[in-house]
Amino acid sequence: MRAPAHNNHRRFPVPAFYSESASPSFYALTAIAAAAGDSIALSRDPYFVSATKPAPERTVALVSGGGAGHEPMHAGFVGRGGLDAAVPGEVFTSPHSRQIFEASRAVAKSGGVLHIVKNYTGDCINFNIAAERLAAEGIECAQVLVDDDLGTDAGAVGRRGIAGTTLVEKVLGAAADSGPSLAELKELGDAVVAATRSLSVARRAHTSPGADQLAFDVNAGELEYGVGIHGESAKETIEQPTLEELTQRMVSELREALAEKLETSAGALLFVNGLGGLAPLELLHIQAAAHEALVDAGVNVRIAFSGNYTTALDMAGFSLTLTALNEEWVEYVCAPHDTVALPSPRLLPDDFDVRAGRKAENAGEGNGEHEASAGAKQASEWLNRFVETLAHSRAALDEIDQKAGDGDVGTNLANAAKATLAHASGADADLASDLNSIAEGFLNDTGGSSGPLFGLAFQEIAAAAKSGTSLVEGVKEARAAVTRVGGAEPGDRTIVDVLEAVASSGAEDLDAAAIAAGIDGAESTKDMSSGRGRSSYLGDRVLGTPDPGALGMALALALIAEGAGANVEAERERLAALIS
Ligand SMILES: Nc1ncnc2c1ncn2[C@@H]1O[C@H](COP(=O)(O)OP(=O)(O)OP(=O)(O)O)[C@@H](O)[C@H]1O
Repeated sequence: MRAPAHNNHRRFPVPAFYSESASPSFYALTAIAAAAGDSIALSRDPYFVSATKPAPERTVALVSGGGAGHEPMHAGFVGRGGLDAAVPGEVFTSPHSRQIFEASRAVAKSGGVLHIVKNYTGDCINFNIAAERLAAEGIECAQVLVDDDLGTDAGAVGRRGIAGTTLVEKVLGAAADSGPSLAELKELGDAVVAATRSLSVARRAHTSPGADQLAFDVNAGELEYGVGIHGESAKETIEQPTLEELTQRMVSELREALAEKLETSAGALLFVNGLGGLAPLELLHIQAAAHEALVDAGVNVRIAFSGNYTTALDMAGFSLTLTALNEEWVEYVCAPHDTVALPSPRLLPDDFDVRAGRKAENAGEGNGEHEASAGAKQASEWLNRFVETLAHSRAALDEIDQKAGDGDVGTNLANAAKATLAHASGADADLASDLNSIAEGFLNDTGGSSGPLFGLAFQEIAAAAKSGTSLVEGVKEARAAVTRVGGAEPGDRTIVDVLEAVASSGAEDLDAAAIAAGIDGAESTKDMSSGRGRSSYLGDRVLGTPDPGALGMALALALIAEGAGANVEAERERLAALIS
């Protein structure tokens, strides 16, 4: 029995942006028709979309359809180089046979109609009835049944049709444009299906239009393995492995299922399909990891792409589709098309190196954290303490920034501090050299706003340390430099409030009194609404929370004061209470 969810996703009301006065399925069809301009037409009774400018050589019409909730499939795949018509049902419900029949009859060509059907009982029934009605009218009709889902290999009703359908429709769409017969297209479609397998996982179920809870529970840290694109959960629940372990397992099962085909293939196609709830960045990571797993297993990956094509509403999951290619299919997969949403994959160059991204990380060619750890040099005790203290404050500053900004100030400062180690001048470096290293790390290796602005400030303080003038003079220069570049004035809820407080404190050196003034400056920002940075978009919501950048600057100045020999223990304690 499934364990009760402890992440309680289902208890929360589900926010949704569906119109309550329109069918989710048909309203979406209008939007797809609008996006296609005049290349597809929308029919209302019954509902379907059809291509208005099919290739003149096409002699067989391609018709597909199925329940809504999988957008952009199938309506987004209608147009030249794709389907002739798409017939949507309601959410996760097959279209009715009259829709399929009328759509097919409307687009039928001299060579007949080819139905592309995902293997689900309702879809099969309705497409089969429509085919009989077409035959009765003398319209020749054949069917390609897509059953690529390895997650249902052992079921009595056969494998389900999932993301592989996108690929089958892309290949048949390109092939049909040059005029092959119905029998030839069916043979091609069946061959692509036989050489294609997919496997899906999800870490969160979808929410249906109008529902107030997720469709099923997935405990935090677990994955549904072999999940479908409808409401049902998978047969297996697994502990979430690393991305590399997960893709290796999935790739190995897909390879095993296609072992014979792969042996004689012209390489493989990898397609990562988002189920609707993953970030594009996440899908790209999955694609890179699966591609690596395939290359590691000796598979010649000729085409690799990812995107949301066969979705399951907003399910947080993905499927991997593997196809054992032949040369003819490569051309079809990469052929141009005029549809709103079919993929446009490209052939990989022979020398493509899928590990290039990892190499950059390991060789220190990337940015931020990786670079610093790769190129770190020996540093003084004080510089190491500086880096560690900012690393230690990372989570607390991020949390404060979550309330009053974009949640990453702690991470940005910790990464910037770590980057200074690549510029360290050795274990015996004096404070002036260390401050210089810090300035370089923050200025040269850190993007965003806080990194360079902090760097600018440290550069001025380093110059003061080097010339032997008071560090408070350096802080005054820092305040001027930060305002010059960033435009913030005191009262804008930024690091300027700290620098100004120290600069105008009357302290002659960076001592306990100066640091206390700086902390006052940081604390005073809790009564300010923001004039600069990401928090400026939050209006009065930030009131009551101090500016995390200002707290970070107060902390950095306290560390510098310590490095210069001041006793600021009490001030550090006060800061620790504020940054907690
Ligand atoms: N114009 C500015 N002048 C002085 N300090 C600033 C300015 N803008 C932002 N800051 C300081 O930097 C901190 C972080 O700001 P913000 O969150 O905008 O940048 P970030 O997260 O470092 O980078 P990004 O610009 O990518 O978001 C703020 O808390 C504030 O103290």
